[in-house]
Amino acid sequence: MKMTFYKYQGTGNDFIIVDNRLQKIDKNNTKRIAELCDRRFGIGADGFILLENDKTSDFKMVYYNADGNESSMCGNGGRCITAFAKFLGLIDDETEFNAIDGLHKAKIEDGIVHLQMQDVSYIESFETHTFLDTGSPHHIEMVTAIESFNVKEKGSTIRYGGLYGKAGSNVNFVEQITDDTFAVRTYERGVENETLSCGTGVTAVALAMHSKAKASKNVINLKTQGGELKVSFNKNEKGYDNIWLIGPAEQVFKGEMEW
Ligand SMILES: N[C@@H](CCC[C@H](N)C(=O)O)C(=O)O
Repeated sequence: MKMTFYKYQGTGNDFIIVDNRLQKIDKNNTKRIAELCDRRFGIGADGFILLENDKTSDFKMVYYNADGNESSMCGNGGRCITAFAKFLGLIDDETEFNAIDGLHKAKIEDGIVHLQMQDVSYIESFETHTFLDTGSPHHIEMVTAIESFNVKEKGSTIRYGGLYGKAGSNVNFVEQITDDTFAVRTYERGVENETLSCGTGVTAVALAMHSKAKASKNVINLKTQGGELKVSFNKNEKGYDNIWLIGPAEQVFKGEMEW
């Protein structure tokens, strides 16, 4: 069966997005999703996203990593599907949609997509690293000379190491540039490589840097390999709320795929 797909990118984190409101896609076909995400034998993407109907919100986002497995929240994917819903005429400039971690508000202002992330009340801080869940699990380590850092090798050692067991974790390496600006490179679980940007990853980095008092402002700039994102938040007595991931999301092409 032929299906129309769209390709989106958000700061270089790229996704195949399919409108599955008619439920034509078999959601358990891990092998086919992985083939489509393959950069040599398929369309090529870091993830595969279905837009579906939802009973309580404008739409539902179902997210798969490039390995074909359904996974936890994708922040850049959430920004891209918001732009896609607007393209489909499903929403205007504001929305609320459902994802695996619950409801998300989102809005589009001057072409920039703002996505509200779930509140974070628990951050584990160690001498060598920080760990928190922003919809997906993130390990964070400060490094120097980030541009020449071997993200794939070091990231996969931590992802598969003793700390996180079978589920693993995404791994972010961070270097402070100014008071409120950080360079971030992320090894993504389920892609098993560095991606050019990770939305839940930069959100985790912004909160971790604030909680460690490396940043004092409540809007943080994150420079990824694929472009710049901002994260704004409010600190409360338990942790963080009103967390927004802000950045561009762009449709790059449309095509037909065999499903
Ligand atoms: N690219 C994503 C994160 C996607 C999920 C992640 N690979 C996982 O399995 O935890 C983002 O932008 O947040």
